[in-house]
Amino acid sequence: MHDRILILDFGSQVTQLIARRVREAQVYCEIHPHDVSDDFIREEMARGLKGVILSGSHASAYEETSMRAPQAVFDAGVPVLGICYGMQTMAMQLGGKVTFADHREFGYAEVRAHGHTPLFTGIEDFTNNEGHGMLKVWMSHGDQVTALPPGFKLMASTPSCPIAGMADVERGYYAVQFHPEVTHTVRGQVMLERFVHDICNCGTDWNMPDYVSEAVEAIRQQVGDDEVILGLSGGVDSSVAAALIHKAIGPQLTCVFVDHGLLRLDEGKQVMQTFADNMGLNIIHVDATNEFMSKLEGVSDPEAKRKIIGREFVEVFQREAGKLKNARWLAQGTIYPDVIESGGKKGKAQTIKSHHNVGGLPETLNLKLLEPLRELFKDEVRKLGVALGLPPGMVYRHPFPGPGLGVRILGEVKKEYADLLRRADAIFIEELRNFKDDQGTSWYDLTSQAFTVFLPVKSVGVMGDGRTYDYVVALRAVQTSDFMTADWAELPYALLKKVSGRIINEVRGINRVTYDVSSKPPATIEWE
Ligand SMILES: Nc1ncnc2c1ncn2[C@@H]1O[C@H](COP(=O)(O)OP(=O)(O)OP(=O)(O)O)[C@@H](O)[C@H]1O
Ligand SMILES: O=c1[nH]c(=O)c2[nH+]cn([C@@H]3O[C@H](COP(=O)(O)O)[C@@H](O)[C@H]3O)c2[nH]1
Ligand SMILES: NC(=O)CC[C@H](N)C(=O)O
Ligand SMILES: [Mg+2]
Repeated sequence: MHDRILILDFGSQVTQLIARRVREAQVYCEIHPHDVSDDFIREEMARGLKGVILSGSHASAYEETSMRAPQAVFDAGVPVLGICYGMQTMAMQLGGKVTFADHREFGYAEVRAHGHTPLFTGIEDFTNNEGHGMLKVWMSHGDQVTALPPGFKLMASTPSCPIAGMADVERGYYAVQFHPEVTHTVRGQVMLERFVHDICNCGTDWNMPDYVSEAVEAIRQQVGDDEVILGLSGGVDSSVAAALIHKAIGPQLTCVFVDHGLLRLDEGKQVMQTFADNMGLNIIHVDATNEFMSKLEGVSDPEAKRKIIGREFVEVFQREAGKLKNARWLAQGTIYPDVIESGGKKGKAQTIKSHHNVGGLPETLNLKLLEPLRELFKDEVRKLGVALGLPPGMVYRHPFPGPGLGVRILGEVKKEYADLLRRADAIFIEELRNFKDDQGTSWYDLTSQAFTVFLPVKSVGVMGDGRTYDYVVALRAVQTSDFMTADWAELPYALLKKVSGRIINEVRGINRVTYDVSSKPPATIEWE
């Protein structure tokens, strides 16, 4: 039996990151909706529950109808950590006060610690100078705790948020207004480790090789003698899913690679070569360009485009499944950000965009879904890929979204736009690979994802003494470890200059190149 942490989800966009960090600390955890019953909490106790974490939320805790943690959580005798909304509901439930704040805080904040607390042990840059250091954290709130519940002591503050952390060490209740789970909170991982290891006393018994053998066993159990169709894009997720499922059921797996006319330059050829040659998988290559492009004609709303693409994908998968004897399952490389950003099933998160493989799936799917990576983050998927022995070039590729250029051409998708974009994008990626930093690492490897976006607007230019009136593209390059939050990459000017010069000179029809300097949040990585 694993020691376990329970995460109660109030619908934050980053709840799964808490799970990811806890698992990184080698502790098993599960996420459940905030409204599980008191009985459920008692059953969890019997299964080895060691602590509970309450997530953030878009809701406001001072409203009467607000979501609450089950009372059993506070009666269970295990430590509880509240994060953001989790802190606010903890305050409300235990007799403190919450109101909306005069100064909302979104982004970086500097937090000051008050006194020593087990949650901050070992965070030298925070607790040096007798517990009065400053720490960079990431905040995202408009409400705040204004009165501590009885028994609680002040643990941290910022100039505009006097109660940014509180604790009742005796009862094991801890709460922070900032988000230790996002990488932008310096030392956030250490705080979560202090919580699960020191405060909850969890051992370290959860790791990737265990995950592989448990996942392989689970897939065998689930699938039995059936056949499985897997949507293979050549991207990281579906490649790792293919390797994992292949390990579990071998020849019962058939992969389908769909060309929807919105792939990058030469992508189709490359994928077929890599997979059929190197991995020994059964692969079917389907050219569905005409189907996809004709269904997208005249459609410019991003969500509508995503849903059409999702539906067309499934139609192709179902058609191919029909050609096999015994195909009952559709496998996809769906990972957690796809799920949570589409309005996660377990929580009550808001829909940001329907990822084609989740929110875009039709209700009439006549295959059962097999998604072994559904609970994992990208960096965990990469670790899994390495554990499965996949080549580094495959494991460390930049992700490419399933709807492809369909969400990188703003508004209506046209073949003319896709052809221009493909050429501009190939130049950008080529130069990212060519340009190196002082250590010799390419800018492709220094960024997490980079691509070009097509803007269907025209601007005036002058070339060869003549007037041009042509399209605009935007370059996008971000750095992130989990794709839930991201910074725009500070690419060298020389690189931007080279790319811009080449695109405008080589791609007739584009006369202006811009660089996107928005981070996520408040922007997203893709433009649609
Ligand atoms: N062209 C395609 N052909 C077949 N299946 C696809 C295609 N594009 C996407 N899919 C399916 O949709 C899933 C989600 O796509 P997504 O882009 O998130 O993952 P990926 O392509 O496997 O990895 P990466 O995120 O690294 O690009 C894929 O795992 C795959 O199952
Ligand atoms: O397979 C996919 N199907 C989709 O519909 C989709 N939409 C976004 N993405 C990828 O997800 C990551 C986060 O993107 P956003 O910040 O734009 O939401 C980035 O890596 C995006 O490229 C998708 N991947
Ligand atoms: N991220 C959060 O949990 C925010 C909680 C609450 N909605 C606030 O604005 O303060
Ligand atoms: Mg992809």
